[in-house]
Amino acid sequence: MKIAIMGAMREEIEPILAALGNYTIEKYAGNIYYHAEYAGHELIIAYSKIGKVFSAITATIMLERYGAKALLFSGVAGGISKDLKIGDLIMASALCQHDVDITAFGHPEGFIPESFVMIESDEDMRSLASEIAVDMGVDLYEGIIATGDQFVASSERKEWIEKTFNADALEMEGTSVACVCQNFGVPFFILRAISDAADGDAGMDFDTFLKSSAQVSAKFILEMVKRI
Ligand SMILES: Nc1ncnc2c(CN3C[C@H](CCSCCOCCO)[C@@H](O)C3)c[nH]c12
Repeated sequence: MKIAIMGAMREEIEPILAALGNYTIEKYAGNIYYHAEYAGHELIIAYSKIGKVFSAITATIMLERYGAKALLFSGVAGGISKDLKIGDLIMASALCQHDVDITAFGHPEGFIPESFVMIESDEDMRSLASEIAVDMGVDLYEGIIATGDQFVASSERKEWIEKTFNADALEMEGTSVACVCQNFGVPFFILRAISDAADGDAGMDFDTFLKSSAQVSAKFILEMVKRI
């Protein structure tokens, strides 16, 4: 099967590319797409660049131009839930956009007409991931991931997101990727390893733990590819 593996930052896909060894590359529409074979699957790998706009473009290209039949996102996130510590894995059960606001018209935060606040992720991939987590002996959390075009580095903003969306983690691309996959009817799986707590120390923690947390997520995603 043709499987897309996406990250937002170069550091999020580098551990995947390192594990694959050889691949071909193609530049297209502002991204570099890496093509490889792995565990009997054809992989298409790319990092989008940061944020909802760039990640929506890359996800669309992966499905429309390269024909991916499943999309796995591997990356890092800011932790909200007190159960999540740096390096922990969380997979999205559902995702929302915390910076969408047309409440002036009476709509709830994160709501867009003819759409929904929450996008549910693929159940089959989540149950596969749960099995893999047991086999690997790693903790895998499941929860709501909130997406917005801002690096959250304030407890006040983080607490608002938690209160408003009951979110467990936050990042800047998951919901836009989920929306693309949902619109095209392609199953998707959003996995993040915690790099910071989206609080006043977030910038420093992010710089310190980006690489190690990206590695944790990438390792798990490659196990997913083997078992899909
Ligand atoms: N607290 C937080 N708030 C929001 N998102 C996250 C994420 C998840 N990814 C990491 C990256 C951070 C964008 S800033 C990049 C810094 O560039 C450094 C070099 O210029 C973006 O792709 C979202 C981890 N912690 C977060």
